Amino acid sequence: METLLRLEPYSPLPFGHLHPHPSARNRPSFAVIVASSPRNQSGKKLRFHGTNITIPIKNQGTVHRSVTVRSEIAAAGSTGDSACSMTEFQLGSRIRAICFYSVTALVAIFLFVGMVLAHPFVILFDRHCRRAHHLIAKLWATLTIAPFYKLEFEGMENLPPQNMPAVYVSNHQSFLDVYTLFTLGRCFKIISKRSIFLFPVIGWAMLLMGVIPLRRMDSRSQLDCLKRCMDLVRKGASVFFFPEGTRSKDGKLGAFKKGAFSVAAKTGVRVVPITLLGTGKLMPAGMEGILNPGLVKVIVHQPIEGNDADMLCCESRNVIANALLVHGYGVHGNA
Ligand SMILES: CCCCCCCCCCCCCCCC(=O)OC[C@@H](O)COP(=O)(O)O
Repeated sequence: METLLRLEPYSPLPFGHLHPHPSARNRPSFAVIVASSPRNQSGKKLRFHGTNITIPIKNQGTVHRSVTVRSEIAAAGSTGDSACSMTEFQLGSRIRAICFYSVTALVAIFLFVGMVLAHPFVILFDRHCRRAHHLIAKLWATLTIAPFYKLEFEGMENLPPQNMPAVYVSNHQSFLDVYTLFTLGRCFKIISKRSIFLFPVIGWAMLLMGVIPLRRMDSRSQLDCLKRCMDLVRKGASVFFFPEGTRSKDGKLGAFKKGAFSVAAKTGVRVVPITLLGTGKLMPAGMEGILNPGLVKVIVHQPIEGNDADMLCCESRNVIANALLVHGYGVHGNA
């Protein structure tokens, strides 16, 4: 016998609560639970099958049942009132993601030709900042984003002029963050994990742009990366860090690593904190196969100056955390 139950977000379960994915918060959404035939289950173990979660659940009497939470449905969110309309919503998000990747690949292929042609001049005349390449990256990001989501900016007056070196930092929720940041048109060198360099065309473009590779678990690579950043900043270029080091898995702001701030403290340049709102709802971390519709907001905060890396780290995180809290997002630890 199969039973369909409907649970609102945070509905109580025998062992806790059903938490919707961060992308589903603030939206009318629910998870469909299919209670399958009675089974002999013991313990309260959760088993994940792709996007489904199998939960052993104890019935009123002595019978145990196994329930399957279609977590991706809750994750995508829906305004519909039936399982059918939610599936349509999901299908729309998947199709949107396929179109997004097609557009970004197509645009990248065309623009990459321009990047290759410009490269000898960039190396000769603008080796450190590589403005022409960043202009191409801005075009790539703008053309990719335009058909899929709206961008709203706040605090653009806080952006330092193009020729003023700075350390830019922001929260990191989604693969879409990089696109969103490129639309700012600032020539910052992004610090990137090495595996992204393996993407065809994108990886090659990253090499031409001078994106700085980092093996996150390798302390020698971390040291090399910081030295390279300081060198670049002293030569007039800017650098960009995601100080959380990884995308937030639960949508909440994580702890900040200090690297970015020691670069700023040692070189005496300013830190520009940026808050990105909404990218994690559109394409949550680990769900790169979907692209929900919506709005992304970018807040550029006032630059922070100082020669104490701890203070710069703490202040930058506070500023970003406060902006996230004001807009209804979560933050780990204290803001
Ligand atoms: C030819 C058209 C122009 C093409 C320009 C391509 C430039 C692409 C630059 C991509 C830079 C990516 C930087 C990502 C920074 C980074 O490495 O952050 C980590 C996360 O993300 C993923 O970490 P995780 O959540 O742990 O998987």
